[in-house]
Amino acid sequence: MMKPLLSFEHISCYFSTSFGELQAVRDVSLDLYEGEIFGLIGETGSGKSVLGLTALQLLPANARVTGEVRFENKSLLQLSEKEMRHVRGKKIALIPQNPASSLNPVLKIRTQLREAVRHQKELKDKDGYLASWLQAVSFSYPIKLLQSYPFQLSGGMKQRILTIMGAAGQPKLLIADEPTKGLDAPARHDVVEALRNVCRQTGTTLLVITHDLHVAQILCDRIGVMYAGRLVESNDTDSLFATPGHPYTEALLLARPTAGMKPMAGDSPNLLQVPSGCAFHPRCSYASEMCVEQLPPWTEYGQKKYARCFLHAPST
Ligand SMILES: Nc1ncnc2c1ncn2[C@@H]1O[C@H](COP(=O)(O)OP(=O)(O)OP(=O)(O)O)[C@@H](O)[C@H]1O
Ligand code: NI
Repeated sequence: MMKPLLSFEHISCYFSTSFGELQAVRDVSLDLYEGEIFGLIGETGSGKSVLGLTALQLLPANARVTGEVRFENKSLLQLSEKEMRHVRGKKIALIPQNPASSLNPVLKIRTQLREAVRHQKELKDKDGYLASWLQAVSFSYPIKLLQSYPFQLSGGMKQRILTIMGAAGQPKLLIADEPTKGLDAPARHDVVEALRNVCRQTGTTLLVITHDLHVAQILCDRIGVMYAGRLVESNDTDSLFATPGHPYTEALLLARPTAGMKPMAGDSPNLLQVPSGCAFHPRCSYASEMCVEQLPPWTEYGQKKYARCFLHAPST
């Protein structure tokens, strides 16, 4: 698991808005290794989706990206739209955020799934292939399911269908943006199981973007935490939950229902006026003068443990 499949290298993303230019992603560098499940967490507006979309060049026209995204050692941001079309879906697939609008209501599931595998000319028995995928995500009656329409399925079932749509084309990397949004607890677990099975069986790398700390905990090998566009921590899942490396992560964990729902102090940052130094300093109980004045360095403070916080920075 040591070869990076995808590397974000100093990615920044700016949007021009009627209030001026806003920076949604700030100098993020991150490696995703082959076969791993990596989670991105952080509160709404922290730049998770925007970072994910830079890898697919799917940002709107008012966005400007600097830095580099390297995939299988090739630079992605230099590719033309035509070249990008060979990457999207085939090499890197996105499981979209909204199952309701991503499935065509008037087409059978079979028709929509077959579309996802139309490039795989060598596949003789496409329905058999799709049925095996449906079984992999725990559908008990795959043939019956192929004959159904989206309105006959629950939210969790539709989300699992979208997982197959992304994975059936056998991409190297899957990006799932909020795959459990709006689902109840049992459906959430089904979707997590589906994502895990699909990735483990095929060796597909998964980048999963989620608000849901529980989902991140049970699904991911490693987790990155974003705050106001910056990556503030990257850690393996167990140690992130046991000993968070950044005070923001610690505050997120304390706000969980299972931890007594201790609300985080202060307000979410306004991206048009991001606080100086460490952007989390106004809300941080450990903050000192230095945190107001300087950006803490990205520091490796243990094996696979990184944080951008002076608590871990080597003293100078
Ligand atoms: N098209 C756009 N035009 C202007 N600003 C945008 C646009 N898209 C995103 N942004 C800005 O980028 C910021 C980051 O957005 P992003 O969708 O990445 O957040 P997120 O972390 O995925 O949050 P959520 O959990 O709500 O999905 C937003 O706060 C918003 O200010
Ligand atoms: Ni998002």
